[in-house]
Amino acid sequence: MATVTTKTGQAVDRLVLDSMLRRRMFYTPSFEIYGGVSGLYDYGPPGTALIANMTELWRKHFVLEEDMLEVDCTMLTPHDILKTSGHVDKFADWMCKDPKTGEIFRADHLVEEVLENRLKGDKEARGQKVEVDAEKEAKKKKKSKGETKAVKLDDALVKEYEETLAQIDNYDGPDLEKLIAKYDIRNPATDGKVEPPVAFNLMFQTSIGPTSNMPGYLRPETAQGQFLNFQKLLEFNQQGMPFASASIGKSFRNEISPRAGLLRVREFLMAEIEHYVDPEGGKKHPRFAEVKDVEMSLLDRNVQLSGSTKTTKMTIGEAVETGLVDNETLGYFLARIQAFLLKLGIDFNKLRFRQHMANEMAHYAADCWDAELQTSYGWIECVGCADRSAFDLTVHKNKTGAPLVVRETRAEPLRIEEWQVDVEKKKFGPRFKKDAKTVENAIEALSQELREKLSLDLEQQGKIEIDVEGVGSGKVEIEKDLIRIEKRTRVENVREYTPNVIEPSFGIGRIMYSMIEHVYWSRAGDEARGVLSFPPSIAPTKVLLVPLSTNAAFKPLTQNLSMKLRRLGVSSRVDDSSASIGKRYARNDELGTPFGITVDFQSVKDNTITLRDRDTTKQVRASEDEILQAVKSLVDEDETWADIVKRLPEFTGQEIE
Ligand SMILES: Nc1ncnc2c1ncn2[C@@H]1O[C@H](COP(=O)(O)OP(=O)(O)OP(=O)(O)O)[C@@H](O)[C@H]1O
Repeated sequence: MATVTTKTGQAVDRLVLDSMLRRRMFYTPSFEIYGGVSGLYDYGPPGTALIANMTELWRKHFVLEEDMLEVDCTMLTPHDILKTSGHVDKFADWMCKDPKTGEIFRADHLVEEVLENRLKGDKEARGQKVEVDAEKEAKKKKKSKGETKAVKLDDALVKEYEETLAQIDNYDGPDLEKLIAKYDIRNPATDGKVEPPVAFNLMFQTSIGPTSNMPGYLRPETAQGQFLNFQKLLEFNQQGMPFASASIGKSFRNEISPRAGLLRVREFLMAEIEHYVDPEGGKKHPRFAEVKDVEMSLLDRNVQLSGSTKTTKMTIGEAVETGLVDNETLGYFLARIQAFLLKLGIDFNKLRFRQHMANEMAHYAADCWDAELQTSYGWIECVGCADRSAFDLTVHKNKTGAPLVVRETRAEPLRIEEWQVDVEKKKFGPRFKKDAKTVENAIEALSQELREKLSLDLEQQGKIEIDVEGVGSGKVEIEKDLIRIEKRTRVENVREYTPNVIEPSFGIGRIMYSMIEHVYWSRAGDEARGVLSFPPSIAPTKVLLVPLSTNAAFKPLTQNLSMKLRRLGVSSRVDDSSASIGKRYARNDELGTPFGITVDFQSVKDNTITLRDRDTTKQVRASEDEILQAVKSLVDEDETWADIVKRLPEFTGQEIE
């Protein structure tokens, strides 16, 4: 069985937690009565409230704290934008098919699953304790013979498998094909051979408008909308640099075979930041000093390449100083990401930052780290943080000619010797017609090196040939009378540059599920008494109001309390069912409600009420005003429960418990 290691160190079958979450309607498969669709889930009331509280905290922690410019861009995206960004050609995973059963696998996940199973089998054969994933085993059994076999492997092979697994994200399609052949990887359910991996683009295609003239996609990330608004945002920010834009919204990915619950879905909420920084001057961050002493667990790429997954604990200051983390801005955001995750209740010991390996990283990225959380599914990437260099703004600028750049007045004018190109506009239009602008843009983008070479061609051959994507065969000839290329001196008073982008990218649903595993435990070790210890600020409901019994005398009191809490902006729910107090509290432990207010006969007499803390089950008793004030400060996290018990009298009366 796959086990969740709870907050208290107990191993609980994941199915127990899963069924609790579904029973309490944190989430539910979409379209379930029609049989459901894998990778699509709906959130119920507590799940929705949790997501809303997480995004509110995210806004406070990042947008508000750093004066970010939040935008809300469309999810429907025309083809051209995603072609330019590289998604149409490259946003793909490798899949392979079992030709006999028609089953489709994500190639890296298949290799991972088979090798992990063989390593488990080896451990079993060596008499070592192994953890078995109950769901996977059950599915496999239903289908056929593919259980983990207790087969002892050669020591050298064990090492090879471990090394392969440590860098599984580093392999592309041809690498995976080689691994599948080398290790004879087969369909785990049938033992059938699989076909070589082919690339599968993860974007959902659609067409915009009734004519199908404009192909488009549902966006796979929120980033592109932010980049396309760069110029306007810079203006909005009065040309001030550095600055960041931010966005929270749905993204869509047609995942090949989503089998890990909320962790891999086809429609999910992303929260992304694009922080624009001057590439000159080492990408310093003005607030780096505030975070430099923050300790983090880092898994660097060289360690992974050596086949290990051992993390190193060091401060982010040290990591940047030694060059392990490329620059201060990237380091600053890694530390801020960690602070955000800890505020959510993530367990520091189940959090690591893993550096991308060279092949895993997009070719343009300077450095990239993922915040990974340990769950019953293994270590899961929940936040990506990449230094995307100037790639995105540059490609969109080159494609459209829009000045996605920063212009700064220089303190000292700069004299630059350079190759300049002039085009004969009057002749250019008639010669290239509708393509004239595209050809001009391509000329504009020519490097100095190429300009120098082309000036020679022009002199010697009377014409030049340049690459222009999307025009004719992709090569365009330009004759001498249309163009002039000369070396000249230019005095530059204004510095123009394309900012680099540091991008922290959060999958809210993934973080939510992992966080649930981290805050989950069961009272007195009894699996039937699950508790979710959400921090008060993100708990779906903050206060449970429980009248001692269904006696009518309590109703006005609970109604009044409900109204007062609403006025304080604190969410509450009344449970006046006839279930025992203990049962009602147990229900709310499962919902993660941090506080409970009980109204009893004494309340009717003297207007005092009790306040119960979910985690300790301890209670205090005081006047209504004092309790409401305590609740407010607990929910705002100005005070902790330990502070409250110091100043309000403890209540141990029997009628309540
Ligand atoms: N299918 C998905 N379901 C839920 N969240 C996702 C999914 N894909 C990505 N995310 C979230 O979006 C964040 C940023 O996306 P990114 O493109 O870096 O992920 P990725 O590297 O493609 O993820 P993976 O390798 O797991 O497919 C991830 O850290 C994750 O939290």
